Amino acid sequence: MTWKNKTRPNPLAGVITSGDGPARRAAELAARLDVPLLAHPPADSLVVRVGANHLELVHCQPHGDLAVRVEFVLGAAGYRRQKGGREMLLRAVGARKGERPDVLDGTGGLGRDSFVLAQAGCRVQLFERHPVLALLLEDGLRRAADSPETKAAAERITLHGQDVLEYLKVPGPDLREKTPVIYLDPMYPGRDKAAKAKKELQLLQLLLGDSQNREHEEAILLEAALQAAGKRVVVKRPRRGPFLGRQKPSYCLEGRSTRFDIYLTRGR
Ligand SMILES: C[S@@+](CC[C@H](N)C(=O)[O-])C[C@H]1O[C@@H](n2cnc3c(N)ncnc32)[C@H](O)[C@@H]1O
Repeated sequence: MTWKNKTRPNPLAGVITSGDGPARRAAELAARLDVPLLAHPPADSLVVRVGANHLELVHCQPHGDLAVRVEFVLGAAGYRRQKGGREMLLRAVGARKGERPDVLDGTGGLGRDSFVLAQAGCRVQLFERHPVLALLLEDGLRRAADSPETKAAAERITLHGQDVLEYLKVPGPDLREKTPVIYLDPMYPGRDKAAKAKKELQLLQLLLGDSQNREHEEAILLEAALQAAGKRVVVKRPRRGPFLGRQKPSYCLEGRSTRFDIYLTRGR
């Protein structure tokens, strides 16, 4: 799980502990991510912070750190769980009364959408190619598996710290059967208006950067998903955003700020 992008320097300065975080674990993670273990973060740097019970990605700034972690138990995730939320996502993947399709989430990020699906009863194959985000997801899933309210959902998710294209491009006669529904939510700059979400997005953008070939890469990802999905591909977009790869979907579901584009693939 090391930095593979040869065209862009690794934006991660290193790993630190929060004071009460276990030093041995920090050293292990620094080795795994191939970055230094730091006593103090340099000014204006991006680091992974190891706490007593969780990992965070932190942008260390003079006027206060900005931190993000994968959280399925507390805060907004807990609220969403109690309120049942995100029905539109469930409808988009084809969930109906008594029917919960298996979903391959090809763009894991902070795992929020995957967790909503798993909480509703779907089994989810979760792919995230960035080593830091894969690590944060692993950490969030471990904590969710330790909590009685979220244990069952966490156990429905299988995390793959790899590029989903590597998986989708290996031809196999049963791939379509194994992956009836593929869900994609590629990064779309400036899509979320809420202040906290905006800050988190900024942090992720610092980590992930913006590819010169974004549109081309997205088109390849959609095409691979269309070839592999047995029933449908679902793409999350900003409400007024362009179609991924300029491909018109079979139909759309529109919310206030988000749109789900659904491509039916059976019989393609
Ligand atoms: C906008 S985020 C997804 C947010 C996610 N839906 C959530 O609920 O937190 C997009 C993520 O997809 C990942 N990604 C993009 N292309 C990928 C690929 N080919 N394979 C695996 N992960 C990919 C990026 O690293 C990024 O973390």
